[in-house]
Amino acid sequence: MIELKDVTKEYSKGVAALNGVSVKIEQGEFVFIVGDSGSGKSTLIKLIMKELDPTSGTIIVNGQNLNRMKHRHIPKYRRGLGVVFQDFRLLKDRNIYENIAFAQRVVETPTRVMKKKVPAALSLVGLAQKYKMFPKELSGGEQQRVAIARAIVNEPSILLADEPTGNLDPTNSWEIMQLLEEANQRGTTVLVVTHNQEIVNEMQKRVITMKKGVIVSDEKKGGYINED
Ligand SMILES: Nc1ncnc2c1ncn2[C@@H]1O[C@H](COP(=O)(O)OP(=O)(O)OP(=O)(O)O)[C@@H](O)[C@H]1O
Repeated sequence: MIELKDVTKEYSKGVAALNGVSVKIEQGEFVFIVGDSGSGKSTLIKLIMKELDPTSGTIIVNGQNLNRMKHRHIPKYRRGLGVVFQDFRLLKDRNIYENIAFAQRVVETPTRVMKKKVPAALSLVGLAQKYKMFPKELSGGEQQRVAIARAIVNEPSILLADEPTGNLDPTNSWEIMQLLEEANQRGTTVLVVTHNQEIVNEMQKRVITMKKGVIVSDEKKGGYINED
């Protein structure tokens, strides 16, 4: 479960990127976070990753109060999260297998386990055959699928995706959303920040809309609220 209680984040004094946000996301939910540019969506994701600390308020993830987490426990905490970004963030000088194995080596997974888990993750995203290729030899959609394989290989309880389809065409965007939905069906909590109105409207998931650092709507089966 992810819970924010009255969370404020100021990057500079007096200017709140998030302003008193309270929200609860249960294990196994699929949630879209939408809102204008600058409304605080990425800040919210970074706070959950503990890449940022709130100026005030409390964040609890899977029973852990992030404010109280010791510095040395942060890497282990982050390994329990799968993260996907708009720009894929693959290692350019490593092949696809290595890109995913890297996430495993960090957690000191034995090679024999890795040899099963990496191809399994690649199969889930439909890229089992391309494990020897390098990122630049893949299309954008394929690169994002590798990023998803990397995010799910450790079977995280939470998957955070910040604009995962921002660089993709509609067909690839739908494929990525389907993979996120499949991860959700396996029990992972999925949070997706997106500007893609069509996808949000079609999928009928919980939709949290942000504006100027506050949550202005939270719909159980919502659509994209366009206020412009
Ligand atoms: N590192 C930073 N230093 C100072 N201000 C920042 C920083 N990062 C974000 N902000 C400010 O905080 C506010 C919220 O930014 P955030 O990136 O969370 O918005 P967003 O909703 O994700 O926007 P977008 O849809 O454009 O990605 C903005 O006003 C932004 O300028």
